[in-house]
Amino acid sequence: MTETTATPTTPSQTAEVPLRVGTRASLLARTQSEQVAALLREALGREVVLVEVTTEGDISAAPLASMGGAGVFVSALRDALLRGDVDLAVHSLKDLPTYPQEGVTLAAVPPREDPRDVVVARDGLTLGELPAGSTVGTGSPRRAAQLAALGLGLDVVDIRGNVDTRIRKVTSGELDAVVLARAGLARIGRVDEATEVLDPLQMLPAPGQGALAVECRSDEEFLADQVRLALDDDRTRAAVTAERTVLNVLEAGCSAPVGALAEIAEGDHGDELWVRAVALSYDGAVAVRRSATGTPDDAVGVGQRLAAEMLEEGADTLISERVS
Ligand SMILES: NCc1[nH]cc(CCC(=O)O)c1CC(=O)O
Repeated sequence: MTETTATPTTPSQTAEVPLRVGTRASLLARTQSEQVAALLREALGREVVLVEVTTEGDISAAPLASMGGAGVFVSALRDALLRGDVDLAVHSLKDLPTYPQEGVTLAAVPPREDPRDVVVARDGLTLGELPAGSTVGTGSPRRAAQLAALGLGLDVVDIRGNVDTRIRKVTSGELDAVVLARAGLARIGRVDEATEVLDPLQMLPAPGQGALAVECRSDEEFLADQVRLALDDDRTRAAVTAERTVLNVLEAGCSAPVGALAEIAEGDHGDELWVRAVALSYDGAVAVRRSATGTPDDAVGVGQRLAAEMLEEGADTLISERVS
């Protein structure tokens, strides 16, 4: 085993008691948390249990924006962590606000799944094959704006609910299609139901999409080290750092019509980080699209330069002009 820099000082850090991993209760959340738990059992050789934490976002069917955005999914888990009810919390990284939370450390960002969005449409159709006027469900302003920008005459319908509920709207005939994260479908073993994987040229994913975040309390340095060594992936961390920096500099949240995707390619002089981002008006009529490159260890700098160019083109005005 790799050496760690701190020593165990609290009961949660010793192998005698099970490590408690806090998770939301949805199928997707439990599945991805269980995958993290399994890797930790293997790496740490200790018992790891899941603890379900119910969040306001799971109980209420109210629009997410009225509950303070998707951050509601995150804050209940963080509260459980800070109370000491759990030792770790697993989140979908794209649901995390870009500003840090006092007392909470991002211990690990595991290797990312395919970050792209997919379509689940009736009769195996792609977006381009759906006739004008077809209904496409999404609750995401980023997806809605990019769908509108395609100019296919699709009718975007605002929906909510977990992955299962959203797919059922297509199988029941209520909607012609929905757009979802490929990673979510893959994690619950239903990726075969996607009828099209959307090219990032047409649909840039949300910053952090397809990645997980494993958090612990900031004072648990030993545990943070162990978890980082067991799970963290440098390249994924660099990519999501660049993407989230764009969001941060644009002063946008996870419900803004902003997409960003960072990819790492091997160049002649080591790894290269390539970041693309888009900010759109809510109706998709206007878009600011830019890319930037740099090195993975300058992920923050690359994200900042990219966002600065987008601001010069008026990206902040576009995403602030929601009429509702
Ligand atoms: N907004 C909810 C959410 N948060 C994370 C995922 C999927 C998994 C991921 O992106 O890591 C989803 C569902 C979706 O967007 O289809």
